[in-house]
Amino acid sequence: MNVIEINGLTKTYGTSRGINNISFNVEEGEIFGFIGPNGAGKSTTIRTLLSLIQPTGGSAKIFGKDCVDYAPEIAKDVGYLPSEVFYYDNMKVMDLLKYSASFYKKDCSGRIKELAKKLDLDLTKKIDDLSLGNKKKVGIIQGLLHEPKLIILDEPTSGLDPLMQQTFFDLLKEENRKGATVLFSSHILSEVQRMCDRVAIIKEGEIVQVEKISTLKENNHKKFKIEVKNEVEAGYFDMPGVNNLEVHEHHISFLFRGDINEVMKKIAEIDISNLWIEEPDLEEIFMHYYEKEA
Ligand SMILES: Nc1ncnc2c1ncn2[C@@H]1O[C@H](COP(=O)(O)OP(=O)(O)OP(=O)(O)O)[C@@H](O)[C@H]1O
Repeated sequence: MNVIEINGLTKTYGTSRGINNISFNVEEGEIFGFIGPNGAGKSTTIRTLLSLIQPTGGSAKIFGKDCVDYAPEIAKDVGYLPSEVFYYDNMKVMDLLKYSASFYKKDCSGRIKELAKKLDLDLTKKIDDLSLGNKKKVGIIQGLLHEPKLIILDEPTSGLDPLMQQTFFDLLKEENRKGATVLFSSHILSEVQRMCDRVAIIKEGEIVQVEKISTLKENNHKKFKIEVKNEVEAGYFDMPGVNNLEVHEHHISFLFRGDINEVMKKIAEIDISNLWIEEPDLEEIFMHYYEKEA
């Protein structure tokens, strides 16, 4: 079952582009990455899904219901962490969270304490006295306190130190194991690679690819590093499918896509002392993709 269905969604801001004809689905139980550089349209898509802004074209459904027509009903089961959080500084953290919980007609006090403990957040402090990272934690608890079926996170890790990012990821994975679906927007590829099952890549307001992380890695280049006993001429590995060829004395490296036997035959004809064949990380795939499409 699809928890999110986006169909030709378009949002223009006057004459300026927001998103153009976006379509993708997020299945129940997935951790789905939404990745692209700054200004690509991630926040616009998310804000349209949440009916914080109205689409100028197309439509989207959450839990099978139209996002515009059923916005209040959908909101009960969605947890949202915006990319930037703003609060009334004078409030105490606990009071703010109790206020947020009051929208959901269920007792969330135990859950608030449990999340605060996990994230190491002092509920008795005033918002004003919190660091940026601690304010972010308040936002995380706000997003999760009602145990939503769908968690939507817009650049969630900014402001969190690496240790806290790990705690946060563990928390998300736990929610996911309990059944929550997660839409995770980011421009940081390594965290999407670590967290997500599938990913939609957005560029200049349009989706350029929707793919499983594993397929994205498999179908792309392999990274070859070869140490040769005797120097080979620079063009030896210059063949179809080879990119980024670098030859430095006894060390050769390149990216390859195609029939791996062809490379292995070339390697078998020379005297090597070592060989590494590696999966490129998502960062390398992504850079290549963007260069290719540019
Ligand atoms: N309120 C607005 N008025 C006019 N243009 C806007 C507005 N909000 C966003 N845009 C434009 O829409 C495009 C997409 O922006 P959006 O914020 O959705 O991107 P993003 O991928 O979330 O990037 P970032 O990570 O920088 O927020 C950009 O070109 C941006 O300038």
